[in-house]
Amino acid sequence: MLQVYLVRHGETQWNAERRIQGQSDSALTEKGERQAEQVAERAKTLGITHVISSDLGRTRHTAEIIALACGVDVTLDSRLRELDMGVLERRNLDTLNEEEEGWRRQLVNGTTDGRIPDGESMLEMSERMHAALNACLDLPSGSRPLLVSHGMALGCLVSTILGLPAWAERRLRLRNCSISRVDHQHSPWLASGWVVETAGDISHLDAPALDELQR
Ligand SMILES: O=C(O)[C@H](O)COP(=O)(O)O
Repeated sequence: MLQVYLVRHGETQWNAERRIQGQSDSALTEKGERQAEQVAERAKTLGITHVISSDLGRTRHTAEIIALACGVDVTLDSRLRELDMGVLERRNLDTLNEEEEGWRRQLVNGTTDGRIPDGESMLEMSERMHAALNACLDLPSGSRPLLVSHGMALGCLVSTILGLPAWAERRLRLRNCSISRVDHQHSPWLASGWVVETAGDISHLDAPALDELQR
């Protein structure tokens, strides 16, 4: 059975400032680097054979720390990027007007093609995240990959594996450097295909990892 570990990157400057990142980028904070080192220590115990990361800076930096600890290289995959948040990228969450908040609500209220202007829909993100996850099935037998991605992207992936709609991801808090695990199984009794073994484990972190929506 293929086990795939999912890690959200360490805290960034804009996470701490409550600024929307999307496919824009900001550096890891000192706390974020410490989180990456702690998740790397846990990853060393998991038998990781591949580290595959979103190509954005915050995920690459986190992935490099994990890969070094596990003695493997980093492979980049842009399909693992965060949701493209269009015209709201770089904006502070607390400065959005009612219309702009309405655009964000569209993402999570079931509007099928809801998107922020110039941005991506949750369905489009879900399709690319599942494509990146399914690519792990082509790795050599016995592989145990670890994917480094983003809060909404991983929340959408885990939610849809559970059979929830892509926009349900706001009901699942995947904090900075949390570890989730999904397994691919063939079972006549249980659900065949991907199943969620763990979601949002932060027991390896020595300080509370705050979700940027909870300050
Ligand atoms: O700011 C964003 O785009 C998301 O809310 C969180 O994205 P991140 O997981 O890349 O920090």
